[in-house]
Amino acid sequence: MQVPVDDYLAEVLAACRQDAGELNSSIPELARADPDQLAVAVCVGGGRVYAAGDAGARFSIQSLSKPFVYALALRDHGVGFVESKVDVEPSGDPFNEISVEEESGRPRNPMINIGALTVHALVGEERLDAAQRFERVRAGLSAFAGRRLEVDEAVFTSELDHAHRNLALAHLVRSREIFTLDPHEVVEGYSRQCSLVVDTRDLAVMGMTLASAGRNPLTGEQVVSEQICRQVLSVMTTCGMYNAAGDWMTDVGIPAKSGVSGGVLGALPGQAGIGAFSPRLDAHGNSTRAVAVCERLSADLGLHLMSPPADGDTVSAAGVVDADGGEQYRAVVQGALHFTSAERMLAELSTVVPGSTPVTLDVSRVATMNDVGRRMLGEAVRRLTADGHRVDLVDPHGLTAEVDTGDATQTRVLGSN
Ligand SMILES: NC(=O)CC[C@H](N)C(=O)O
Repeated sequence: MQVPVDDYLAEVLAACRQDAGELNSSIPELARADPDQLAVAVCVGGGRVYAAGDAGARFSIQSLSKPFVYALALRDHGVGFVESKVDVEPSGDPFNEISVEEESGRPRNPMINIGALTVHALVGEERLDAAQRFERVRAGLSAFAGRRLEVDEAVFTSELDHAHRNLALAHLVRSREIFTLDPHEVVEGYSRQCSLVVDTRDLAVMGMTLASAGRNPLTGEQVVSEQICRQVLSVMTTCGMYNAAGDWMTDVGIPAKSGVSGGVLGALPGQAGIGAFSPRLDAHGNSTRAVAVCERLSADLGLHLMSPPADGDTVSAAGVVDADGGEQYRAVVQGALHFTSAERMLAELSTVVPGSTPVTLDVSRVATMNDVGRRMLGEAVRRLTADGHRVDLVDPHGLTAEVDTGDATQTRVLGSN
């Protein structure tokens, strides 16, 4: 059987071929792009990537680099230090505005140019020269993509030749001593960063790395920590689409970032990385077609972050059964065990009448459990034991190895039955 996702993506593109918008004009080289290009890619767990349209078309990463370089600065210096230099508040301003906090001069957030220039300057130790800092950025972004990314020299030169506004922004930040590097070096390094070449599949993989708590789904490399991903995704959610961030969140509801070459990158925690590309831009500098593609994907596939997740019963087949010559209470627990699902398990187990009836909890159908799920399961075993029951855990996959059952010493862990 062929997985139908590629076909579905081709249908989405067919529905999003309207030709509104204009090519970017602030970087002349970008105006040479073929305006009709259109591509989409989705990367899911296991590193499977589905794509349609001009998925092989290459373009400069531009502002899509911002969340990843922010992640690298956080990795190098920690959240506290980086936040002392760049705030995390949405600016509501266009991407190239002078958006700073009055008092400290801190750029409002790392997703607009003034913040991104500052974040670039923060990567690595201060003593690095510009080339070393850029190589650190390149290596980091390449680790997110799972392949070595190269610079488009023509885009780089074009951007640098027209970087007057970014130079002004960098000087402004330097004047407040938020960083002490030479602003020219910073703009040059940042322009190189923006000129790294990607395709739509790369965007999907990079997004999925953020969505997978920092582990690249293709290479298995842990690029940054889960905590850093949470920080980056939060800032993308509130600031990633510039002054269209509110509309984006209500319509699409996926943490995302856009860039002036026409890319949009989305990262839906635990689920998918999304890349979309088409060069024509709307008034905010977001690709008209890539935005339409993301709106459609979100609506069709139920990807909005604020929609409640599909969740089945946690406990099936609970009740007293005859087994091994006597009565026992038996419950089959299934799915992912986290706070709300484990609470449903505990509510079910609270109906077990205290006494000596043995209790069997079959967790062989539990797919995953987080720390909270583990603690709640351990607590269930402890309380059932305190109520007088012997508790057997049926756990052929060893998922409960780290469950602390305290002094419930007569608990037995059994294989499948
Ligand atoms: N929004 C963008 O993609 C802007 C990136 C571009 N390199 C700039 O600095 O202006």
